[in-house]
Amino acid sequence: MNIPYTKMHGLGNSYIYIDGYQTNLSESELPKLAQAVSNVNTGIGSDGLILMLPSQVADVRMRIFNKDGSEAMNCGNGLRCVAKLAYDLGYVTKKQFKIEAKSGVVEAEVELVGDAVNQVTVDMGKPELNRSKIPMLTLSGDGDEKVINEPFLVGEENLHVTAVSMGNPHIIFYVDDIGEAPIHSVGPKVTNDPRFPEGVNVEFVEVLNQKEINFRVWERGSGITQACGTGACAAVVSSVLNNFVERNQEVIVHLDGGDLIISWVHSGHVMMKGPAVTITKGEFYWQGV
Ligand SMILES: N[C@@H](CCC[C@H](N)C(=O)O)C(=O)O
Repeated sequence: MNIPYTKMHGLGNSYIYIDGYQTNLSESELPKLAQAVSNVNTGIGSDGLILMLPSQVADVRMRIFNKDGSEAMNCGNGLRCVAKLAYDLGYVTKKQFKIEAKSGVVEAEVELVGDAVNQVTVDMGKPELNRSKIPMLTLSGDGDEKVINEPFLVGEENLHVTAVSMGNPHIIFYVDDIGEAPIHSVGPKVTNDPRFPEGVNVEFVEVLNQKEINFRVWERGSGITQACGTGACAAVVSSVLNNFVERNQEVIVHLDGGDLIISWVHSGHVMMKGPAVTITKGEFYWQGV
């Protein structure tokens, strides 16, 4: 069967988007389809698969599958791209509307250049900081305190981490120079560490000043990506908790693929603003599972 798709990216974090208003896929084939389309040699090449679907509780719904076929609860770059796709295709006609993700409903606002969406701001909701909600285990089991700059052993190395959930789990390591961040060694080791029963997205942050940070990520289920929207939000929350940046101000997060503007505002919500870009449209030949 030929499946129509749109390839889109948010700062180089690319997914194959399938319009679930038009195309019906069975639940059991989604993980394998995500692996197939993501493969750069035998598929299209992407960080995973995103379905845009009708919603019972919001204006549109997003489901995200990582490159390895695992389903995630949330995706910041995906939310901005789904907002663009839904608006550009006319499934929503308001500039402010709601998107349902597995982690909950968020509010998006699109900005146009001509007729097409260019920038999207998403109210990402409140971060979850308690250990049991990340979820992250202690050596002795469970706990419900916040994890801020906590000693964390990786192999022989004593590092420190801060943990934040933006609907999906993130841990942040601070480094002096982002170019020297041990992403290739620490990323794959920590993402499946038993202290994280659901795995974790692993982020490295270099604080440049009170309004700017550098950021790199090893994503759970996808590996190194050019950008991670939920990760950038988690990094700003973590940087406020560690007194590196101020609450309620815009922080520029420099990712490998470009910049996001993030603020953790007084209401407790995290606001994310950045681009959403269509790369190409086509049809993917899918033999099924
Ligand atoms: N790239 C995404 C996050 C995708 C999901 C993540 N790998 C997970 O498993 O939680 C983003 O932009 O937030």
